[in-house]
Amino acid sequence: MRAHVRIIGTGLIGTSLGIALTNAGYDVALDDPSPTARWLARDLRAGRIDVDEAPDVVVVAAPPDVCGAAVVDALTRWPEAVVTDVASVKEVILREVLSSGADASRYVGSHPMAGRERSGAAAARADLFDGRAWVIVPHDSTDARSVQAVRSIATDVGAAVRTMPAAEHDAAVAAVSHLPQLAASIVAAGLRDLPEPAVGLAGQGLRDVTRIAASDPRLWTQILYGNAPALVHVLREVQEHVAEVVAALEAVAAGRAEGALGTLSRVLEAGNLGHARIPGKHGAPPAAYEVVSVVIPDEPGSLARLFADVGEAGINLEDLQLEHGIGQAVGVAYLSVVPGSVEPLLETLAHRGWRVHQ
Ligand SMILES: NC(=O)C1=CN([C@@H]2O[C@H](COP(=O)(O)OP(=O)(O)OC[C@H]3O[C@@H](n4cnc5c(N)ncnc54)[C@H](O)[C@@H]3O)[C@@H](O)[C@H]2O)C=CC1
Ligand SMILES: O=C(O)C(=O)Cc1ccc(O)cc1
Repeated sequence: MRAHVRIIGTGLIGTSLGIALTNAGYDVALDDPSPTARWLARDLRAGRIDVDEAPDVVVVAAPPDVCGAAVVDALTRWPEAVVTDVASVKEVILREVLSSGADASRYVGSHPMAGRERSGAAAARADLFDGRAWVIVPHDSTDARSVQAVRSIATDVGAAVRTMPAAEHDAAVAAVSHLPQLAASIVAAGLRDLPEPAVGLAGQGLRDVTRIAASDPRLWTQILYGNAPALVHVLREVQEHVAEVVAALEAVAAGRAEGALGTLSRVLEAGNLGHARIPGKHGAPPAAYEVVSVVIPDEPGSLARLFADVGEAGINLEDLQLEHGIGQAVGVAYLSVVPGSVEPLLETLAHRGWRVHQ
């Protein structure tokens, strides 16, 4: 029989988890101080509300600054239950739990590396965790049963489990999640006062780099606050790189170009190397897909026709991006496929009248 899981905090992550666990056959109870959040999560089929039975596992999916207190409360209220939280920072919460005097052997921190730039139950997705990493963060007194219970939840919603200590987790997410959020926010902030004609030139590059700038500032303020030491470390490195680029460009602007091109090229090439290390789904090695661009007329049914033609050619689409400038009569679809499919795809689409480019 599947475990009875109580989810405390039914926003984006709690509701997504509730839906995924319900679909996997778990009995899910939902709790949130906000009645609207509870009701919405229930209506989205994330679980039952107003449940009093003792859970086997409690998942705290509340904002980071209240997670520690909510974990301690759950450990005390349900003396048999395993308790985890999904907060984006782990050391501050672990410290709070250990210093509370509650039975910390039943606590194991965790962190699904999956989310969205929107908050709240309305943004929940049943497949949010599918193929994503889910970090489990045991500590010295965590018992094996607790680790196993959280591991089952993560794998049953399709995530790939990684295990690491809290400090290692916080250092890693500073680099792969918190710095990217700050970078996106800082780049997007620069657009606020840009004249309209300049903003109007924005293309896919800017969209790619700033997607997560739309994230919830209240949540992210807490995340950055909770991971200050690790973030300072990665930001100091960024500061050094930025200073190096500024110095090179200042030299060019002052007519002293020698050495500057080398510096710029080194920074950009280092970016290529780092980008190539980003893993694909299920932690697979970076996928070496190739991109075919297809011009799409701005008329009803164009995309459906394109998908039908790709499907008829028996080609699997690995990824898809659309670019569509406002007021333009055409857009471009970027189709990612494995290298072996590029030629047949180009041939099929050209044969069916599409304007294609590699
Ligand atoms: N948003 C994201 O992309 C990701 C977020 N996380 C973590 O998941 C947790 C939840 O984040 P989201 O679902 O995005 O936030 P959210 O804002 O969508 O939902 C948070 C929910 O917690 C409730 N809440 C507030 N105070 C509470 C308390 N004292 N006890 C119980 N519930 C309380 C709120 O009413 C709200 O429904 C955070 O700790 C965050 O760090 C982890 C991975 C990704
Ligand atoms: O939107 C994305 O691409 C994310 O990666 C979201 C995310 C946000 C916060 C986390 O702690 C983990 C993942």
